[in-house]
Amino acid sequence: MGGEQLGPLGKEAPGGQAPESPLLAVLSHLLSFLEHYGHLQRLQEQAGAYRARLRRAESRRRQQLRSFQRASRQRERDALSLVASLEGVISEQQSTLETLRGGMKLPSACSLPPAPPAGLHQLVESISALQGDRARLAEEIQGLRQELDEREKDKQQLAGSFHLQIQELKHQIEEREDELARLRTGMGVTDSEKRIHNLTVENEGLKQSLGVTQGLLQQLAAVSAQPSALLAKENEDLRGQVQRLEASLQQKLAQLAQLEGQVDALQWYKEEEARQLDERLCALQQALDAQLSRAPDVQYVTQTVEVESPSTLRSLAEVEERNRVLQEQLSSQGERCQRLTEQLQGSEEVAAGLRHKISAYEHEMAQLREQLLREISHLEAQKEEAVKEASECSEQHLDQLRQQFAGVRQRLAVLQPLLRSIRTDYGSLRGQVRSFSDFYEAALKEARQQMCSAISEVSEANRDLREKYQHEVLLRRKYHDQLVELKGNIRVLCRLKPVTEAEQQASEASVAVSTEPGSESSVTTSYKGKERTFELDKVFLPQATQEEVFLEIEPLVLSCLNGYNVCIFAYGQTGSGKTYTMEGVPDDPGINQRALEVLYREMEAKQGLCKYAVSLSLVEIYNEVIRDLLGKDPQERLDIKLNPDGSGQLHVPGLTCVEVQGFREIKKVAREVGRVAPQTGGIRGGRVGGLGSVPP
Ligand SMILES: Nc1ncnc2c1ncn2[C@@H]1O[C@H](COP(=O)(O)OP(=O)(O)OP(=O)(O)O)[C@@H](O)[C@H]1O
Repeated sequence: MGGEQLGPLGKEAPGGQAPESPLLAVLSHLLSFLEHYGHLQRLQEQAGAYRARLRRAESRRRQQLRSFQRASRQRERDALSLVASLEGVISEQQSTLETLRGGMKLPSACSLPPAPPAGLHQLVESISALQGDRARLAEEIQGLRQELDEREKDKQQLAGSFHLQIQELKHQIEEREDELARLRTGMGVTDSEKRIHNLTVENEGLKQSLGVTQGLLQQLAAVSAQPSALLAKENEDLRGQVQRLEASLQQKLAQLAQLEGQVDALQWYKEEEARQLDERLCALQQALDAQLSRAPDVQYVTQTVEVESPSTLRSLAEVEERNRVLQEQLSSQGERCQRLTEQLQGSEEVAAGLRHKISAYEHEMAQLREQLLREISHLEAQKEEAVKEASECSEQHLDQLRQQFAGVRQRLAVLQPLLRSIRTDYGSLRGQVRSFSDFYEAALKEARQQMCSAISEVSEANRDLREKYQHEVLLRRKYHDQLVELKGNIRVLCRLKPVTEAEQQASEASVAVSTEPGSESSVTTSYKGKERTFELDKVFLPQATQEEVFLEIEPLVLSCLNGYNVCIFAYGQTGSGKTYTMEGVPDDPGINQRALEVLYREMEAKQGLCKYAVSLSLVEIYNEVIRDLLGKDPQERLDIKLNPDGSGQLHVPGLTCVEVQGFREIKKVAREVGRVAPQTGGIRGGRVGGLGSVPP
């Protein structure tokens, strides 16, 4: 493809346009992918709607087939009931004829078949009409099957078009993959590789969408194949039923034809019998008329015979007897004729009822036929609608695929300038990478040199700082010594306890201690009217806080870390506030707690410079007796002696001394001892320190 100006399909690409930026190209690819995705979602929705429509059409078709089956079963039942009613009528006629035959004493040779009713021909005609309806139904079913076949063909055509579109998409994807492969082989591992990666991801997305489309197509094929198989099976069942019905109808028709022949023969015999009966009746009537016409002669003869001969009288009696028998026969024949007439009227009524039934059946059949026609027209309308929708759907899909194709072509046209810009970028980047290694090595060398010089400068500055610090430490120690010398090794501070409300309300209460305003170091006592003024290092007024008291002695506490021995203790009468000042209360701690807190804070701050060890001893001095509160036997009495090291310091032989690691451990030990405020205590820092309170 190189520097060609031809697009992917051989058409001229927009070579005159400026190359689009890679970011815009990637964005356009992303947008096109989103379009593809939306299109696929729409396709899936359409497929879902199409499946639902197919299911609805299938259920409607099943309902129609079930109604067809019901109607055909009803017709079969009607035909069977008609045949049964015909057989009943025929049997009735047969019994009637038998009765007639018995009454007339016909010879056995003259036995007649059962006589059919008068509307038999109409029944046969209606059955033949039923047969014609069945034939029409079979034709309709055939037509429906043809429609189904046509629809299946349409579906197959649609599936074929889908396959073609998928093949086209595959072809496009393969082309793009080839192009990507060419891009990969022509470029190295730079930002352009990322773009290629994006294009690959897009191609993967297109492949996935293709897979989804194929799955959709397979689902459509499965959905379309399933109902057609079911319909074919139901059609086969219906065909079998129709064939069975036709066979039974043929049998019934044959039976009817046979019955018709029998009815014709019976009719002929009946007419013949009626004719013979009429002839006999006429002959008997004539004989009777002849006898009646000869009566005067007989009377005359009788009268004459009465006169002339008894033999004549006997013959006359015989004749009269014969005449009476003939008259009885005549009356019985008349009665029989009457009964026959009544039976004939009954048969006509039955025939009228049957005719009525047949007309009702015909009416019902006409309704069924109309219903069938309506259903067929409805089915045709549905079929046309479905075909129209399918064609519209396929056209829309075709349009969308065309649009996609156009989009892909446009993107391919856009990709050409993008590829050229990527190539130029790649060339420039390659040059930059080649020059970068030299530049990097030079910069690294320079940075190393700068770092070495900076480190040497810093170490030099550090050395100066250390020297200055040592100098400062020495100065501080010197100044502290001077301060201690100036202030004195022993400092006496006085804290005035505030007067409580109860003490104020007491009648004998009076102010025993007072201070002079403006003076922080003098206090005046008044006892029995005699006043004495004392000069001290510092006097704390009653409103002085714990913090103010501690701030005054904080430098002394911290001097312990510089190697000085420090001892702080409180002195005063009972209830004067020694414990309050030294230990304090939980919300407002005293000197002990604050001193330990400040000492540990300072030790942590100097952790890198100095190493400190803190040990703890707890001693009670009460009534001139010294007890070791950390010892195994607290009741053991200890002594205070001079230290044998020659330093002139005092020490308590056998006193327990434990090393503690922190402020919490000190608190814990104090809690175990069971003394919240030890009467006497010692904290040993770098040298020796002590904090405590001593009653007078
Ligand atoms: N500066 C102060 N401000 C407020 N209350 C104080 C002050 N000093 C002492 N008290 C209160 O006075 C009471 C007695 O104080 P404390 O127990 O410290 O006296 P003490 O000298 O230790 O007595 P003892 O020698 O009998 O042990 C306590 O209730 C304490 O809270």
